[in-house]
Amino acid sequence: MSEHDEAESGVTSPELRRRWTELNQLLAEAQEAYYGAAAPTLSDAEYDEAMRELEALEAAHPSLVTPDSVTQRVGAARVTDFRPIEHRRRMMSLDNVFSDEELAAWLARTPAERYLCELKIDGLAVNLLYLDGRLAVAATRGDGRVGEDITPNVLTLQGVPHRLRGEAPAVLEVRGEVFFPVAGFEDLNAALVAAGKAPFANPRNAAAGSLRQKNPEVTAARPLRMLVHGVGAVEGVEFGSQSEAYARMREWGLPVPDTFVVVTGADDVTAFVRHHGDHRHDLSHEIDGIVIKVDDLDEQERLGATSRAPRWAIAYKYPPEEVNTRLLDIRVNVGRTGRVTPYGVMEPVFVSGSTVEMATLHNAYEVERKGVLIGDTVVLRKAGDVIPEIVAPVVALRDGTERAFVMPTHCPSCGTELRPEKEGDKDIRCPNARTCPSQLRERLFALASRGAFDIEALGWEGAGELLSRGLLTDEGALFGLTADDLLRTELYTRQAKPAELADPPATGIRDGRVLSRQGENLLANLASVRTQPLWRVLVALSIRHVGPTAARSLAARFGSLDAIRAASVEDLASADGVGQVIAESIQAWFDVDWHRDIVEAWAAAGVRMADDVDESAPRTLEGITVVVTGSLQGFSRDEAKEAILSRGGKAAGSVSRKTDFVVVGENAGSKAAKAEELGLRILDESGFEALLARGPAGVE
Ligand SMILES: NC(=O)c1ccc[n+]([C@@H]2O[C@H](COP(=O)([O-])OP(=O)(O)OC[C@H]3O[C@@H](n4cnc5c(N)ncnc54)[C@H](O)[C@@H]3O)[C@@H](O)[C@H]2O)c1
Ligand SMILES: [Zn+2]
Repeated sequence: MSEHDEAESGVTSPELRRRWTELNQLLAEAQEAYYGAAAPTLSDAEYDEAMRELEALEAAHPSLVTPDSVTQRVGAARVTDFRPIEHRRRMMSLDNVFSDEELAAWLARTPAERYLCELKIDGLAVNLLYLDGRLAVAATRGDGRVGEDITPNVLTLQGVPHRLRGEAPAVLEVRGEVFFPVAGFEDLNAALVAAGKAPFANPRNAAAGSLRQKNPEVTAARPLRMLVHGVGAVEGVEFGSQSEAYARMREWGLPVPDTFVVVTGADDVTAFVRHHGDHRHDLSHEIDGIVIKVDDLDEQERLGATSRAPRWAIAYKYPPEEVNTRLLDIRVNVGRTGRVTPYGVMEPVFVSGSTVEMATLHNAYEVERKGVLIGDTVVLRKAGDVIPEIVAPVVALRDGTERAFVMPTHCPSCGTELRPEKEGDKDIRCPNARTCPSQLRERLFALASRGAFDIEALGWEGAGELLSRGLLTDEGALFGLTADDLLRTELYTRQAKPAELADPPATGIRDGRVLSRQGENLLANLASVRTQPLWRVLVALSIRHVGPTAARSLAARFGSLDAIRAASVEDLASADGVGQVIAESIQAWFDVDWHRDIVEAWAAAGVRMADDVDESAPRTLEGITVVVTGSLQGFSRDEAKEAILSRGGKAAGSVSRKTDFVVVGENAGSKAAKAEELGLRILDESGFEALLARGPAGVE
C-alpha cells in the first residue's frame, strides 16, 4: 500500500503505530517531568528531536493523530496541589523553526505588513488577570485552558505591579514569562545541594520550581523577574496591534521589554534573529530563540490557531547549548604550578559546534557544590566558544550505582602527598614542584612556547617523551641535551636508511635509528635560542605571575638576571607594571636552591642572561609615556616597545591624558583619533626616531 492509500484508508502498519506510541509516551513522560516537577529527564535537544519525528510521522500518516497526541496539546494537563484557574482566553504554545530556510518559508506563507520580533525568554509562562487595574489572579499556563493559581507567589515578584497606573481597563489578561536571572543560578544550585536537595538543570527550571512553591516566602527569596509578551482577554480598551498593546501596558506600569522591534520585511526579521544569535549571552536572562509575530491584531484573528499554537507567530530556535551526557569518571590533572584540578570525563557529545568529552570541575569543593556523582547523567553546557561546563546532575535518572568522587590525597603523577599551599586555600597542590612529571611537562611546554624561548621542535609530546625516558629531571638539563640523548627517543628519531646503516650521519646511530628532521631541529633550536633576549629567559623560568609584560619591563629596567636577583622587593616593585605581588614572587623564586641551579645550568650551557646594553641608547625618555599605534616601517610592535623601555620611557597600551606622545603609524585606529581629541602630541615614524635619539628636545 502506498502512503497515499494508507492516509486515505486510515490503516497504518503495526510498526508505525508502535513507533508512534513509543514517541508519544516518551514525550508525555518528558512533559510531566518538565512541567510537573521542573526536573527534566531529557535535554531540550532530545525532546525537540523526538517531537519533530512524531510530527513528521503524523504528517505522513494523519490517521495516527489522536486527541491525546502530545502534538495536539499545550503543556501537560495534570492534577496539582494548586487551585485550578481557568484562563479567560486560551494560552498557546508556539510552533518552531530551526533554520533560516524554515523561517523564510514561514514568512512567505504568513505575509504581513508589520512583524513584531522579540526575544524568546527561556522561562515559565504566566497569565496575570487584572480586574479594574488590580492584580486579581496569577496562574501558570497549565494545559493552556486551565492553569495553577500562583497568585501569592507572583505578588512577591519585583517589577510586577499589584495595581496598574493610570486609567486601567476593566479586564486585562497579561501574558508574560517569569525567569531566573543567569547570575543567581549557580548560587541557588549550590545552596540546594548543600541542603541535600536536587539542583536545577537550568535557569528555566529554576524559575518554574521557584514559582510553583507552596510557601510564597521561598519564591520571595529568589531573584525572579517577569517580562510581558502578550495579552489575553481584554475588556474596556481596544488595541489595533500587539505593539500598541505593549505601549499601553508600559504606561500602566507593566514590565514590557525594551528589546522588541517592529519591522516591515523578511530581511529585517533575519537581521534581528542574527543579531541576537551573536549576542545571546549579553542578556541577564537566557533566551532560546526569537519570536516573530504578525503585529496587527485583526490579521492575527484572521490567521487563527491550531490546537496548540497560533498561526500568526513562530519561534526561531537557536541551536541548543545544553545536552545530556554520561559522566563516566572524574579524574585529576596536575598543572604547571602543581594545582590539582578535577575534571569530568564524559561520553563524547556534540554541542555548539564541537564534540566534548572533558570539562573542568575546578576543585573538590566545586564537585561538591554541583552535587554530581560519577555515573550520573549530567547537563553539559557549552555556549559558543566558552569552555564546556557541567551544570548539574539529572537526579531523577539515578539508579543507585553512582558514586561520589573522592579527591586523591597523593599526586597521581609522582605520588607526593598533596596539600594546600596556605591554610584555607580551596586548591590543593603537589608540593614536588621540581621533579613531578606533570608539573615539569607543563613547565617545559610553557618554556618552549612562542611567548618564551620559542623552541619550535619541543611541544607537548616531546616534553612528555624527554621526561618519560628520564633524559631530564628538571629544566636545568635542557640545554645540555645531546644528539646521543635524542637517539634514545622515538619522537626525535627515524629508521635509518640502508645507506645510513653503512655510513652513519655525524649525529650518530642507535638501534638502527638516526635523528629525524624533528630531532635535528630540536638541537638546532636549542643552540639558537640561547641568545634570546632576557625577557624571554625570564618568562621561561615559570616564575609565578611573571608574564611577558612584567618580564619585558624587568629586563628593560635591570638589564641582567643577576641584577634582578640582587634587587630588593622595593626596587623590583617600582618597575613599570611590576608591583608588590610580582616582586615578592620573584624573590621567593630565587630563594629556592634548585631554581638557582637551573639559572646556573642554563648560564653554563651558554644561555644569555643579560641584554646587550645599547650604549647608543641614553636614557632620553626618563619619565615620558609613549603610545605607539598602527604599524611602523622600521619597528615591529615589540621593537618599538623595547626601544622606549630601554631609554627609560614608559610604553603604554592606551591613550590617556597622561600620555606624552602618541606615535601614529599606518592603519592606526581609534587611539589616533582619541589622541587628537585629547590634543596630545602626535608623532610620525621619523618623529619617533628623533624622540628616541634626543628625547622630547628632539621633537621641539
Ligand atoms: N526537556 C524536556 O523534557 C522538555 C519537555 C517539555 C518541553 N520542553 C521544552 O519546551 C519546549 C516546548 O514547550 P512549550 O510548549 O512551552 O513551547 P516553547 O517554550 O517552545 O514556546 C512557547 C512558550 O514560549 C514562551 N515565550 C517566551 N518568550 C516569548 C515571547 N516573546 N512570546 C511568546 N511566547 C514566549 C511562552 O512561555 C510560551 O508559552 C520544547 O521545545 C522544549 O524545548 C522540554
Ligand atoms: Zn606530583
